[in-house]
Amino acid sequence: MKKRALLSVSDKTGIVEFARELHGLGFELVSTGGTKRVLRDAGIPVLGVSELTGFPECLDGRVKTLHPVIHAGILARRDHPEHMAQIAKLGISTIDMVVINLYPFKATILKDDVTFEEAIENIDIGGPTMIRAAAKNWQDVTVIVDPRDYDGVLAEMKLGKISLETKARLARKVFAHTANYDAMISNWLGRQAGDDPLPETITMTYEKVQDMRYGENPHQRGAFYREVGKGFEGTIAAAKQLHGKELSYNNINDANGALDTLKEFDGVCAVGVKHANPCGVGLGKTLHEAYVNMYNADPVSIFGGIVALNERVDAATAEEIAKIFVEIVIAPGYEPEALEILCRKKNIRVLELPEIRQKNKREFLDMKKVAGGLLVQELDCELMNEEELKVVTDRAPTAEELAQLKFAWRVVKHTKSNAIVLVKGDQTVGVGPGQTNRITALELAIKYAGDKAAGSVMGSDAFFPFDDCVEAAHQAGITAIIQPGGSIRDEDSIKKCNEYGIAMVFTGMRHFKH
Ligand SMILES: NC(=O)c1ncn([C@@H]2O[C@H](COP(=O)(O)O)[C@@H](O)[C@H]2O)c1NC=O
Repeated sequence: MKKRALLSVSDKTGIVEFARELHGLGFELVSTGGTKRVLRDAGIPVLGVSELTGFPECLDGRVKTLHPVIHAGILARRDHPEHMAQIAKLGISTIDMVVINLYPFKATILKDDVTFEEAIENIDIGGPTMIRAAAKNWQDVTVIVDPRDYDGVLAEMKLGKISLETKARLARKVFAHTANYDAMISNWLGRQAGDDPLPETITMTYEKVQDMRYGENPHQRGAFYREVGKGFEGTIAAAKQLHGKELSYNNINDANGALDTLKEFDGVCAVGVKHANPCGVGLGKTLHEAYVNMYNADPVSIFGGIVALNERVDAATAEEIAKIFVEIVIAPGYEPEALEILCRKKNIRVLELPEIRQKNKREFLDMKKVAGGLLVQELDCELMNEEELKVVTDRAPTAEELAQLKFAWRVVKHTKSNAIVLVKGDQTVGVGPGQTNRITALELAIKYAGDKAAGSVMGSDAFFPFDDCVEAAHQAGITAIIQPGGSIRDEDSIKKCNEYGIAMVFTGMRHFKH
């Protein structure tokens, strides 16, 4: 008896060539409306599904293949005499190969002008039903959902038969594919309806952008995945690499941190990051000025770091960057001369991200894998509530101090806790990240700042449990402090500030980051 293949594809790439080969190998071909037309136009003999089922496609294509003749033909177990007897009695022939790809739901929802109705119509029903059936009966039915598998399958057929390993692999691919497809649908519908972003169960779908040479360390494997079906403009996932070696796992993590910090600033800004912490942030009237301020903030740490800039890079800035080794430069664009200067350096990775100023969306969520589970929270998209900003000391900060305090606050938010950031003028002068106590974070920041500590202002990501930080600040010549407040010993710190004439403001908002 002739083998039978059912072909029903939305993405018609390669289908004519594949069908022609199947026909040549003696297969009888059966197809749904559009696929059948394409094959017939190419002169390939093909039977319509309706001719097999004796039932017309109806409801605008909502029902085409949903028929027992199709599903029994796929699902009958060839090693079960009863199954075979039953389908024979019903006049149903077996289907030995199913070649399907689904309605393009992802491409549809990514369209700017997509309507709800259009998205719903692009939810495939018949396709997943058939491929799941075929994958369940994988030993008897070969199922192909990806045009990239056509050649491999043909090659095996020409050698005699499709191996069980291949059939099993293709079947597993089906269940990954339908799980992805359904996750995409449920996430999109949930977002349209404004469902709780922290639901009872989380089903996410990410697609691989690239394998990494390794993960955080050379003995760990790593890869980068991108969210599916969501806009990711302005994120590291949308960056275009213009020059340099492949991005590493740590590059992506660090660049992500640099972008997060950069997005806090509306003015011209340069951010330097090392090990996911800002090591320097500079502001300026020009990008060159901002870069130089960032560089001078900590000329030691920026070596081998990540530089994120929120303006198109000019030649003068590129010359400055090229003086040292940095792993990555990421910016909205580059003047041709600037790009040429940077590209002269073999080891620098140059990334372009036109929407670099686009703010992060809360719905991106922040996730952290812990052994055996997943911590999920909204992204920290708040900075502070300006109305709640409270001067708690006798002396209020001057306008200049206040501007610098807000600058420090923007940076300390993106520094690992416990974090202290010192700012003077248009640059950070000392960043004390990731300490297990606050006083050491401050001591570290003061050490980094050196002579520049005197006359600087301080941001702290969380409250002061004791007044020791105020004492140390005074010793270093720090003139003003911004912190959330909320300690039971706030009064001690306030008292000490008043004693030393330090101005202190409370934001009422904490920014732990771990
Ligand atoms: N409703 C059905 O019975 C049905 N059967 C197959 N499809 C899909 O129809 C598409 C192919 O359609 P056409 O051959 O008409 O271009 C494929 O993506 C296939 O997955 C169906 N469509 C959607 O549910």
